[in-house]
Amino acid sequence: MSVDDPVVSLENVEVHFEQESGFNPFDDPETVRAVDGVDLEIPENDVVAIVGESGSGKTTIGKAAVGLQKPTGGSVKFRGQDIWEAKRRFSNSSIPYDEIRRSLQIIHQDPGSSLNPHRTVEASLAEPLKKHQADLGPEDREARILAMLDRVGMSPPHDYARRYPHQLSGGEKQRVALVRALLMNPDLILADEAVSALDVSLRVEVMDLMLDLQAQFDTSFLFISHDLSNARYLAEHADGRLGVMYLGELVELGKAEEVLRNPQHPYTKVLKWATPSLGLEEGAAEPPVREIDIPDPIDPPSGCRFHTRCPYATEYCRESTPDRRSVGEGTHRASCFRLDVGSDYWRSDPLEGASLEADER
Ligand SMILES: Nc1ncnc2c1ncn2[C@@H]1O[C@H](COP(=O)(O)OP(=O)(O)OP(=O)(O)O)[C@@H](O)[C@H]1O
Repeated sequence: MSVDDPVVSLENVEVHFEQESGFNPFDDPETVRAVDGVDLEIPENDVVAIVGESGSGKTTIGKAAVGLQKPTGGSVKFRGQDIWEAKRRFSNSSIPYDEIRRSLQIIHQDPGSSLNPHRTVEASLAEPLKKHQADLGPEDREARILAMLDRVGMSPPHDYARRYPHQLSGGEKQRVALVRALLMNPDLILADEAVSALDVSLRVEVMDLMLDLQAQFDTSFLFISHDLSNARYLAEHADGRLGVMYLGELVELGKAEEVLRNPQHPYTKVLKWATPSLGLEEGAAEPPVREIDIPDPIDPPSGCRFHTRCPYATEYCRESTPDRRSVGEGTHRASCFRLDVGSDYWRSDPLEGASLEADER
């Protein structure tokens, strides 16, 4: 472990699930390729927002990043220590697993589900503190809880501390979930669709609170959303990165502002087209795809997984898998043959309905 190690690094991470294939229990199980070949580093004080359609593997990659989902391939490290080796209590583990668990926190889409309906807010918040900061006395514990409730705008904190979950609004429950995560003094918080269930008017408020807390506590955030406008709001305000998932792969990643201004993966262009509220430019009337339907992650397309829908796909895209390539000088990367002027892609025949011409449809 070194101070320069990223908080979390994912290397070639793969998560495949076996599921029963149908009505016949004797059939071989099918493999859902939820995540394939994902590389991602999250340094300290960093914000990454991941977007993608439902089923693209966002939740799975988020859970893998915070050690809640074991990868079936590749590695997930916390400050250089393999999380799953630490969990198996390898004698040479440089960071104890409990320390890793404390450092990687999660806030869910439905904050109510993580609060015990029979316990007051204070009792729910005291529980993890007792476990991870056993040296704190009851008075210090209470003082810390009240100060943090106040910090997230739940004022007067004594009043909120005594309430039960059913006495809180959705936004207040999400604030309690944030407090619970922050009380652990985490290095990374996974916020999985954390604002999706809130009223539109409340979303910006809760995202502003996250941004404020992120800056104050220097906590890194991995924010997951199916909604590009929310992901953009959070990532751009934090000067963070935006990642785009498609059928289990991270197809584009870079500074949010740069990815949206100059998207390179044709799928990122589709997401941008589908989110007119971004107000980035006049969109075309038709979506920039040949096929609307998303293929099944049980049997993803060969080669580039987007080739069945891509308006620029050629035979080569059907056969070969593109590597992630740099776009310009910065950290912006995308997986598309079109970024390589020397690629055989350019000499290959377009698939039916596709064209090599970049006619920004
Ligand atoms: N425990 C599991 N067992 C079997 N399949 C799973 C499991 N968890 C996820 N999957 C499958 O893996 C794929 C990716 O799921 P995941 O929840 O990561 O996607 P997502 O992008 O977060 O979607 P959503 O926004 O709908 O939650 C889906 O096809 C899903 O059905």
